[in-house]
Amino acid sequence: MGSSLMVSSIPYSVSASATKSMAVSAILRNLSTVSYPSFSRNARYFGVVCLPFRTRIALQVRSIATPAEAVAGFDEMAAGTERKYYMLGGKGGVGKTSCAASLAVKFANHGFPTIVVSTDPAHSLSDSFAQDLTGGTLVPVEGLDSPLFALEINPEKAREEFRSASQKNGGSGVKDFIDGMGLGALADQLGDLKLGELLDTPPPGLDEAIAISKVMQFVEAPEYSMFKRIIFDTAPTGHTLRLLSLPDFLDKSIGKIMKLKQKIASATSAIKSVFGKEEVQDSSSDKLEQLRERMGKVRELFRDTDSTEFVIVTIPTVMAVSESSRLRASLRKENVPVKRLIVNQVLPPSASDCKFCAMKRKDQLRALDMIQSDPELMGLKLIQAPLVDVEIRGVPALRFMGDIVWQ
Ligand SMILES: Nc1ncnc2c1ncn2[C@@H]1O[C@H](COP(=O)(O)OP(=O)(O)OP(=O)(O)O)[C@@H](O)[C@H]1O
Repeated sequence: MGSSLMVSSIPYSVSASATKSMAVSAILRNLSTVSYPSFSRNARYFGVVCLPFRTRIALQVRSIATPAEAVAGFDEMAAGTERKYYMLGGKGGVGKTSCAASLAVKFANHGFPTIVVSTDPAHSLSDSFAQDLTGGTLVPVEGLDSPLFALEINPEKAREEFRSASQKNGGSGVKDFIDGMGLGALADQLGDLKLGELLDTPPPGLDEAIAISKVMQFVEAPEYSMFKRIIFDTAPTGHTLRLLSLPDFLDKSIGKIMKLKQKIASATSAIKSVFGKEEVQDSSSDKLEQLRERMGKVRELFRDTDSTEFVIVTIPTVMAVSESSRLRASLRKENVPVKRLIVNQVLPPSASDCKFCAMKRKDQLRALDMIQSDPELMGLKLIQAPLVDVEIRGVPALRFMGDIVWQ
């Protein structure tokens, strides 16, 4: 049974001070029946914030109830059986992975076969699920009844392979590498044009190209059609923006390559002998068209309001909120749909005399106010998630977090 069911039985109108202890003890009574082994032990403490974990959760549930009621919540995300994509992004360290993983667990628990993909070069999905998910292939997440698979794309390794391939073998090595990424048609074109020889250092955006090629596999491959919810735990903001603009970039590049190819048509036989290929021109032109189409699909996917949503994750600090505002502006420019803003690690009001907590909370409230008046962020559905006093790690903890965040 999920904790959200129980906490929702507490009246939201409980006033801040007088009835606080009543409300809290009522919530604690309810929460005490939840069996999350790592959370239901004795009250735990977070540094100088001397509030028991459950008390702080309970207070936060009350404080987030009003905005959550005003917005379409998890029900909307879980509506329909057609495939939906969720990308979670934001500044480094704000809790993107925790939120993405908790959403994946929640979807899986609601019966949706789900994949969670990390496109962050510094992966933390394995840490979050407390399971080794490395290797660059789909790995089943343990501890769930419904299928949940995770995939950590390893762009660092791929970049190294790219570099050594291009150094060792010239254009053909690069071609093989790109071929292995599922970008065969582009590889043909690069091979034909010997552009690979020019690329002795990896081009900017290669990480994102690898991520994109995986997206393309999901979009097209029949073996992935059973997966109805695909969640991307994206890299911090800068990478994400490059990822989003890459399909456009490649589309333009392919256009240029095609034009160039027509110009060098007379040299085709020489290129054929270099690569040992027959009918390079005809088949590769078809393939190039296919690739162009796929890129178009990826571009549309990112902008499709029916199937895709980018969720911005932030924390209540001025710096993080400012970055989130810029991210939202960039996403708007790219026409990527954004509806929700998660403000993670929010401190509840402190019931103790802790000066540090009071100052920190005041600071956070200032940042929360900033969101309300920020033209880019004010229209988004605001979800506040509490700072908890244990690390969010493993499926039970992620389920717990998911029940708080994704209501
Ligand atoms: N609400 C929370 N309460 C307490 N700890 C949290 C909370 N959210 C996240 N954390 C912790 O903060 C750390 C960073 O979280 P996470 O890895 O999810 O962030 P991230 O944005 O994905 O980071 P990165 O940009 O480095 O990938 C983790 O140790 C996680 O357990």
